Amino acid sequence: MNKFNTADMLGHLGSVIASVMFIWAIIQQYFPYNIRNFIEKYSQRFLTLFYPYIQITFNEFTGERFKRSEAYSAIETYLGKTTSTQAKRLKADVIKNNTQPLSLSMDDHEEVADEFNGIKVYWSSGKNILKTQTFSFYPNTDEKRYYKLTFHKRYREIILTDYLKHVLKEGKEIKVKNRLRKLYTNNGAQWSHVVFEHPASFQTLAMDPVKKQEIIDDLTTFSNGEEFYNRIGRAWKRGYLLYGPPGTGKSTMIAAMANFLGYDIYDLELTAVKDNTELRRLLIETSSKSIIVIEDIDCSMDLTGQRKKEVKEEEEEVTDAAKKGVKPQENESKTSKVTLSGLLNFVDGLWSACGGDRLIVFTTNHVEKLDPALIRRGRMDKHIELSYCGFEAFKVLAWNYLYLETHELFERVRELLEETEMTPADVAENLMPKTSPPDQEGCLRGLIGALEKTKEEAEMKKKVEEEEERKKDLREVKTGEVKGVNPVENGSNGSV
Ligand SMILES: Nc1ncnc2c1ncn2[C@@H]1O[C@H](COP(=O)(O)OP(=O)(O)OP(=O)(O)O)[C@@H](O)[C@H]1O
Ligand SMILES: [Mg+2]
Repeated sequence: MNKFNTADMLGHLGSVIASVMFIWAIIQQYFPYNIRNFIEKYSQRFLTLFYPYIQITFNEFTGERFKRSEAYSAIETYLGKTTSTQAKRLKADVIKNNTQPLSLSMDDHEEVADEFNGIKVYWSSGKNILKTQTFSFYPNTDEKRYYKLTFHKRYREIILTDYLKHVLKEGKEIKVKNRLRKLYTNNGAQWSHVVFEHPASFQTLAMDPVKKQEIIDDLTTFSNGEEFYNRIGRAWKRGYLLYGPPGTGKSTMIAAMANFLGYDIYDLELTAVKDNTELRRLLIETSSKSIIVIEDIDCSMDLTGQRKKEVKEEEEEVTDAAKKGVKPQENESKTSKVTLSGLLNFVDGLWSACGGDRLIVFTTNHVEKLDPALIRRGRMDKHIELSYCGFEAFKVLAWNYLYLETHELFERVRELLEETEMTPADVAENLMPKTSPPDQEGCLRGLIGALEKTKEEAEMKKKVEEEEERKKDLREVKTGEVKGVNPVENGSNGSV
């Protein structure tokens, strides 16, 4: 994109305007009103013949005095990249972001060019200084900044629709990516937040690369899917269920998802929510472009078959206690009264679609304990199993921790990982360098030792379990004989 040079054009325009103004002065002096009006109207039309460009101004403040125009700030962000390569005078501001430390924008009276589908357009920045100087706590608002877009009138249609839509959309997206993201947690019915600065990324996440790419593609499709979701008449949200043993990277994956999409995280502590109404209120308060997380959903009361039983037992205990005359407060259940149906409403109730895209992520160590209604497709659209460390996942960790792409000991690690189960968290712990620079071989040998030990322990455990099983069978057969039951009829071969 070339820098736009308007000097020549302005020179010609200047002389045309000067001549017109001179003639206009004579007309005003000597011609009656009707004729003046007629000449004014047609001279304007005549002038536009010489000036084939259209200009649109986007003011920084429109309507409400202290509210910055959304379009202005989206344009500012959109032009950031072009500005940094084209403009000679820039304004910089610090943004606390891992990926980009500074936000750059055009200084006043700068000009840059942009291209859209082969059409060239020109953006300039400027400011109007108000003449009336009154005392104000906001002195900056006396300077009214604006961006001006100039383009040829033959492109009017496409610029006014497609190009402006593209600028605003892209600007908003970059803004979301660059903003300081937040991690919210609920204290009862109130959200409080801290700055979210987890360094996890999909690049550093150890898992099968094919599965990882599938998740990245799914997230990308979701986050770009506003029009699609509108067209098919579905709320713009998606549910993820992450399940697997402790230390396999479920929480790490949520952080990587948030960093990848540039979303905020709402970490919902379900047991601190009093009831369904409170839960609904919390959801309504979440902003768009966010991930709502409920960790260890199986540990949240009243959601699984198991838990329901416990609650029933608790209720029975309370009734017993009442019979015995014990005060109710002493036995009062401290658990949350959020119910499964409350949670289902939370996930796919009508109001969960209010205002923009949201990801809902549940994590659990025991997927089999969850109520099928909670995790059926449509509610939890994607079920992702995070499991024990495979060789591909190990390779990611070896690179993260030891900068190792390959090594002669890798083959032994591969064999052991196929024969034994170790979580990525444990593999990572064994690969953690103890010296600087890291003793790569030493760390690998350490890991191999740990894997061999785990394998041995697993084999021992299996043997003990088999022995127990055998003893149990033996006991059952003996009891059967004592009771006079025919062992053959009882399913045993009777050889003992
Ligand atoms: N797949 C992985 N890739 C990279 N690091 C991992 C992975 N899994 C675990 N880790 C490391 O192990 C630590 C624990 O992982 P994480 O908290 O994500 O596990 P989790 O599955 O959420 O466990 P839990 O079920 O106990 O909550 C993390 O700090 C991370 O460094
Ligand atoms: Mg976790």
